[in-house]
Amino acid sequence: MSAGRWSAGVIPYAEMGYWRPDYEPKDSDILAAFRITPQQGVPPEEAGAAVAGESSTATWTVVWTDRLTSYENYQGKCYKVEPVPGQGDQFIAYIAYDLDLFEEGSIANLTSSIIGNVFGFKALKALRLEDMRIPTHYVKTFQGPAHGIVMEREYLGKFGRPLLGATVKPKLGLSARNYGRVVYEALRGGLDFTKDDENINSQPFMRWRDRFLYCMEGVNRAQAATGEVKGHYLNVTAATMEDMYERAELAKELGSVIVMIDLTIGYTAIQSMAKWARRNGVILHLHRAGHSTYTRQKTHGVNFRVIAKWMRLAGVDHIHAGTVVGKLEGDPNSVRGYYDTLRLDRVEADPVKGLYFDQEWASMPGTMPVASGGIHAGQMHQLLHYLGEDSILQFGGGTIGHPMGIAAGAAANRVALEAMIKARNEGRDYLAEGPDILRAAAKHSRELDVALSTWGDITFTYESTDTPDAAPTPVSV
Ligand SMILES: O=C(COP(=O)(O)O)[C@H](O)[C@H](O)COP(=O)(O)O
Ligand SMILES: [Mg+2]
Repeated sequence: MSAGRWSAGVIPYAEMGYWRPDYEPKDSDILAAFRITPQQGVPPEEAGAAVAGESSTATWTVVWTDRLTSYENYQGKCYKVEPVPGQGDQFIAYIAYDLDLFEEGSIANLTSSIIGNVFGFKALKALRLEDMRIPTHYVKTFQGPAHGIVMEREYLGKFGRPLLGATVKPKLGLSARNYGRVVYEALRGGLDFTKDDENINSQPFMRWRDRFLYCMEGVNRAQAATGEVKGHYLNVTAATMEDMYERAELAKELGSVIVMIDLTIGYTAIQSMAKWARRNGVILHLHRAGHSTYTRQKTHGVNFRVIAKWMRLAGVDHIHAGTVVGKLEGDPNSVRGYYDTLRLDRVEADPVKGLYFDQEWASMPGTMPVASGGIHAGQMHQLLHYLGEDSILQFGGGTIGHPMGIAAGAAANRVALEAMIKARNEGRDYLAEGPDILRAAAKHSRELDVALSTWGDITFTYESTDTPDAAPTPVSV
């Protein structure tokens, strides 16, 4: 037992005031739920207090300068620690932070506290940020999506169905002209969007300017052929902000409705691009390249639902958020939680979906979730059921790998989608009847028929790594 709060030396964080079981969070507090795995012998309350301390005002020893501040206001407060059922060494620590600790409208500032030094803390074996409650006081200091779901649909003139897209494949190596051909074929065949892959920037085999020119030629020709608005996500990701602005300016000049960035550019660059996108009337697509390095493991890192929240605040119009049925990680309950976080104005806490807090968005526009990665036309009923209408379904291999060609791959996806929307609008149980609905539509579409016989049986049935604690037994899809 120490001699008191102001004795020199090392005092447990809990005694320094970072463990406050009596504390009632204020409406304006930022709240965080951390999954903590303390080292042997460290009591969970002390571990929670240490996280609160290290992510707010504390250091490892008493500093007299604390007394020159209203430290009680600035201290992070761990107000609850709960054991994770069935996981002896894991606890959820709830921490409240006063709004004054954070700079308005800055994801960089927010994250330097919340996921700063604290993740390297020796007293913890592992630490994971599971969720955050961003108070409306703080939400209102961010721009939010440059346009949002409603405005995007109005710009594009496309309503009542998910949008369809495809990533150009192979990821790397095509020349600009061949690349532009893929864009044209996929768009004229029935897709709304094509996209650059995350790692296409400006390589020796295809410099960015050439790619932009040939892609926009493809977009313009497809618009003329179909009478629909079409887009290609031109990836403007580059080494510097100046390069990104230069690329985005050319995309706009060429008439592109959309540009793309990767999560790897960093939070500040993302916020800058979101401001550029709103100023210039260009939709902003975000690929979450790299996120799985820190979002996938259940005990350490940052849950993707938190990244989704930060990206809505930061101001992207689109974000990759999982497919449930595709080739990449995505538990159905968790994915539903991400989609709610991105689209709804009010999201209620729901342990089954992994949502720890109610979240009010105060009319901030929604971000369109993008489902991409190993999906095909034969899964259309599941995609519509799990992901809903305000989503973008992207079939890269599932368009470009079609045996009859790229335009046929696109047509198969469009026919499958239209058939499923029609069935839904007629009130049919399209999830249960999905395979029949697709087979019936394929009678009138050779493209869909061939797609179903090529990929109809392809599934990626693996157990998810990241599932909410309260979810019922994970379903295999
Ligand atoms: O290249 C692809 C998909 O290609 P394909 O459609 O051929 O599988 C995307 O980079 C992934 O979807 C990213 O994953 P996520 O969307 O989960 O972030
Ligand atoms: Mg990719």
